[in-house]
Amino acid sequence: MSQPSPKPQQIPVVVLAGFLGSGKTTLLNHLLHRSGGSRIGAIVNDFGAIEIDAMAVAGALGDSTVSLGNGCLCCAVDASELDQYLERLAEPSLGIDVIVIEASGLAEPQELVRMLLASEHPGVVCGGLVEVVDAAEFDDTRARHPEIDRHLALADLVVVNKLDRAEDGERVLRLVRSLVDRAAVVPATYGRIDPEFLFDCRPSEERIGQLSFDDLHADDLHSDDLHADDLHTDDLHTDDLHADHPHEDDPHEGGPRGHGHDPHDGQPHQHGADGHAGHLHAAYDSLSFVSREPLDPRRLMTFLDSRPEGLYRIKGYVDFGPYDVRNRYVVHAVGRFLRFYPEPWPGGDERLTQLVLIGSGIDASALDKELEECRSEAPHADEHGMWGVLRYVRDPEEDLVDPA
Ligand SMILES: Nc1nc2c(ncn2[C@@H]2O[C@H](COP(=O)(O)OP(=O)(O)OP(=O)(O)O)[C@@H](O)[C@H]2O)c(=O)[nH]1
Repeated sequence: MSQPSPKPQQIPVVVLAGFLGSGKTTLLNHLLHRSGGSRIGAIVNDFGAIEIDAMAVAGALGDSTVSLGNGCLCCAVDASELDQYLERLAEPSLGIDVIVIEASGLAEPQELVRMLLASEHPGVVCGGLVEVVDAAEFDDTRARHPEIDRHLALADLVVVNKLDRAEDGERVLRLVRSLVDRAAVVPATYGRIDPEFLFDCRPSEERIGQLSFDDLHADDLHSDDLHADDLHTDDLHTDDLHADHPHEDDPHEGGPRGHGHDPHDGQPHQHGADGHAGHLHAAYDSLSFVSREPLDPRRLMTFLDSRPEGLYRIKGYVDFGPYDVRNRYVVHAVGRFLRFYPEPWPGGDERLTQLVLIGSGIDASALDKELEECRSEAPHADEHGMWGVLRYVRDPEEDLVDPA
C-alpha cells in the first residue's frame, strides 16, 4: 500500500483482517506478548453480540482492550465511532506505538481501510492491511467466497496461518503468492510472526506494558509512568521485510481501495437485508447464547457433532458445572475443526456459558433451542460424562492431528 509516511507524532494503525476463524485473535495475542518494548493499543471488532474476541485478547493480558462489539465494523459502526476510539488511543500520554484493529471475520477490509484513510485525526496514520489466511481451509473458503481473492490483492502483508494443519502448505503458499499484488507473504502457525513485520519494535527493556482498560478510563493519567516522551511512530514498512515480494518492482499505487450488534440472547442477527449485499457478511447470521446454568457435556457434544454444515464458526466459553468446577472450557469450531481449551475460571467473575455462533443458511432460533436443551442443573457429574469433550482438548502447541 502506498500510505503516507507518518509524521513524527503519528501512530500507525494496522488493520488485521481475515476470514472467520483464520487466527486473527491468536495473532493479536502473540503480538501483544511479543512486541518487546512497544505498546500496542488494540481495537477489537466482534461480529457477535458477546465480545468473545475482546475477552480473549484482554484475558491474556489480565486487563482489557477497546472493543467495538457491534456487528461488522465495516458497516454497522459509523466512522465517527472509530474516530473516537482512535482519538482515545492516540492520546500522547498513553504512549501507544501502534494501534491494531482486529476486524471481524466477515468485515470488508477495503471499507475498513477507507474509514481509516477518511479519519481526520491528525495523530494516526494508516499502517497497512494485514490479511490472515487459514491454510487448512483456504480452498473451501475461496470456493464459497471468491471475494477473498480481492481481499488478498489489497493486503500489504498476508500471514498464511495454520500451516501445521494444511495438507500441502507449500501449494497454499504458492497460490496465495499468486493472488497478492505486492504483499509480503509470511508462513505461520498460531500467528507466530515476528512483530517487526507489522511495526518497528522497541527494545524489550523499554517495555512498559500494554494498554489497559484502566489506562483508557483513568481520569488522571500519569504521563511519567507511561513514557510519553518516548513516543515511537514508525510505520508498517512491508518493503523492508524479509519475506517474499512477488512484485517488488511493481509501482503499486492503489493499496486499499476502498466500513449489528445484537444484544438479544438467542436472537438471530440477519445481515442480508441491510443494503450490504455485496459484503462477505451479507449471507451470515449470528446467534449469541448465554446461560447461567451449566451445560451437560454429553448433550453439548451431541449438539456439536451434529452441527449443520452452514454453521461455520462457534466460539466462546462453556461452564460444565460439576464436571469441572475449576475450569471453564474455551471452545472453537472453525468449519469441521473443533477444539476445547480448559482454563481456570477467572476469580470473581460470574460463571457463565457464553457462545457466539456464526453461519450461513442456519436456523438460529432452532440452534438456540437446541442449546437451551443442553443446560443441566444436575448437582453431580457422571463418571464418563466428559469423555466426548476431552477428545477435543488439545494443547495448542501439540495441535497437529485432527481427532475427527
Ligand atoms: N492448528 C492450528 N490452530 C490454530 C492456529 N492459529 C489459530 N488456531 C486455532 O484456530 C481457532 C480460531 O482462532 P482465532 O484466533 O480465534 O481466529 P479468529 O480469526 O480471531 O476468529 P474470528 O474472530 O471468529 O474470525 C482457535 O481454536 C485457535 O487456537 C494454527 O496455526 N494452527
